[in-house]
Amino acid sequence: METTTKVISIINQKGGVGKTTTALNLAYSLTEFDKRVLIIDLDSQANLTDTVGFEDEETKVITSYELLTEKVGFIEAIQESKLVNLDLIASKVDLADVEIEIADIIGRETILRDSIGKVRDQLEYDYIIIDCPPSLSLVTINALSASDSIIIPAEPSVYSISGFSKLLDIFNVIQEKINDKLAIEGVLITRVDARTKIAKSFEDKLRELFGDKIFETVIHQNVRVAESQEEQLPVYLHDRQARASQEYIDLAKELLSNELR
Ligand SMILES: Nc1ncnc2c1ncn2[C@@H]1O[C@H](COP(=O)(O)OP(=O)(O)OP(=O)(O)O)[C@@H](O)[C@H]1O
Ligand SMILES: [Mg+2]
Repeated sequence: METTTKVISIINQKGGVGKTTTALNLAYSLTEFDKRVLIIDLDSQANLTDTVGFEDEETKVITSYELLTEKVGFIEAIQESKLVNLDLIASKVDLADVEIEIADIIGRETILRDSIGKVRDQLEYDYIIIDCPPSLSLVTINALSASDSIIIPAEPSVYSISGFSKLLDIFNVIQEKINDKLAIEGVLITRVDARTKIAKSFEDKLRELFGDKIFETVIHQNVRVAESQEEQLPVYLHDRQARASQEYIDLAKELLSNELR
């Protein structure tokens, strides 16, 4: 039977807001609900690849760089991760050169979408989660063009609001010109300090921009997250009692229940 695969990009051009942490831990949490998940690492920093990929450099030879420069097809770029029900399209530093290499190609905005489209009926994933780089580059545009929806991790500070209008501008252009089914899954408030209340001005502004497209689940700043990254594991496998572990499970639950609405 053919699986319907939902593609979700984790996007915010602001650095360090928890994109990679969310991509990994949401993907992992979905596997706890028996979902099969593919992660695509589209960041040349390759943090995610380092966490779930294999140490062996050999397995990193085919990455999202080869995929976006059309040297390989989608299936060829997939490798197993060290976790069950979780596969990976890895990244490496070469990805930084993609922008220049594909700049003059016709259809450069939809290379990823086209490569998925060719094999969509062969894919047995419930979800494809894309970890975007901290920029609104051609690579990010490829992610948006290929996605059904986006999750926007955001830190609860008024400074984080300033980038949203640019992000929404790009979102609207892609939706209008390339991918009319693109939707906002939700804004995810991350790295919340347990000792301070989220500022009302921040919440008001978020509601103004995103209405009810804000996840009820928030992710708190939690030292177990940093520890789990040191150990190269999802936080749940490092300490399942940790607050962030439960919160990422809640996020997966919320995502799954949104789909039933
Ligand atoms: N809930 C959390 N609790 C504690 N630390 C966190 C949490 N979420 C993220 N971090 C830490 O914050 C840093 C940035 O997180 P992450 O790499 O996920 O952000 P990013 O948005 O992917 O960054 P970049 O834009 O550079 O790709 C990392 O060191 C990560 O360990
Ligand atoms: Mg990242």
